[in-house]
Amino acid sequence: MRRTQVAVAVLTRADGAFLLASRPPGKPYAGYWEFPGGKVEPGETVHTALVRELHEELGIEVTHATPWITRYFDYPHAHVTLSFFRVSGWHGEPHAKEGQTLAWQTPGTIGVAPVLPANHPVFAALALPAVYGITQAGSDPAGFMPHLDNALEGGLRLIQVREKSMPAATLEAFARAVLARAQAHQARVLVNADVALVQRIGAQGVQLSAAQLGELGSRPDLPLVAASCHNAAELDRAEALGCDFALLSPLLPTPSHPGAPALGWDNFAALCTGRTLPIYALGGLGSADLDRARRHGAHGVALLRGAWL
Ligand SMILES: Nc1nc2c([nH]c(=O)n2[C@H]2C[C@H](O)[C@@H](COP(=O)(O)OP(=O)(O)OP(=O)(O)O)O2)c(=O)[nH]1
Ligand SMILES: [Mg+2]
Repeated sequence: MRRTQVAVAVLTRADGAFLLASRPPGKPYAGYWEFPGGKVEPGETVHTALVRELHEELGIEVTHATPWITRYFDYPHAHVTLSFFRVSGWHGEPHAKEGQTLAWQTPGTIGVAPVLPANHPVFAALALPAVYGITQAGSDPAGFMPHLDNALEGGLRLIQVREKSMPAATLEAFARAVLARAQAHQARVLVNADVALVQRIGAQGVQLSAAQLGELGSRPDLPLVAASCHNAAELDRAEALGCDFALLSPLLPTPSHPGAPALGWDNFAALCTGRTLPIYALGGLGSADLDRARRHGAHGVALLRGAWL
């Protein structure tokens, strides 16, 4: 089947707002809202097409674009492969050069309708923050709380409770305490591996282990389901199960998993290419590595020690 390759831009301002445009009259789905972009022409790379389309449609010169997710969608008029980029640097003020209407949107609250049907999951992905903090309370849950409060004050909005050595009763009390503090900041909490615990305490989601990915027949019925992956087969499984995002690790050698072979940047980038899932890079990273991770196809970075400084 012939697929139409499309370069799509999530043009994002420093305040987090991103740009949508309404499709001009005369095109399929005229009046529907979309991200700026368009079809890749013969001889172009997807990135070259992106730069050209944003010049033609918005009159801007792209200076910083990083590859993000890919979506595959079958319309009556075309089977499209949508390669999304995040564009965070450009020269010029975006203006409608092709009769479109432009509207800046805040992640989490889309104020225009209707949007192109292929794009619905994209808005949920955009509402996932850049940093995912994984708890490191160890044997001192009370001592961890000030670090959690600091991180929430500093803007952390996505947390995984992962405490492999905590006794069950302590873990449940700890997870409830993390959730209460997180909710005061509109932050979302996932719990490692334990779907029943997530449901008992009313957390937002579960972080499935790679082993669980292989065992589960269907997606657990929770708002957020994430997967811990280490290779292409596990990412395939996470996509097939309908997960919302994945962790891919270990990117670099890390003290928490001594001796585990690290993927390295090139393998990491290759594994991210063409994925529908947003992927957080995990292993040996700090928050300063966010841009580098994004240049290699990551949605964001997952941090253990680095989230709680
Ligand atoms: N630009 C864009 N296209 C999208 C999005 N979502 C989505 O399903 N598509 C589909 C709609 C179209 O079938 C295809 C893009 O084709 P297009 O008609 O906009 O292409 P173009 O800008 O090169 O326009 P043209 O020169 O062919 O008139 O991708 C999106 O968010 N942005
Ligand atoms: Mg277009």
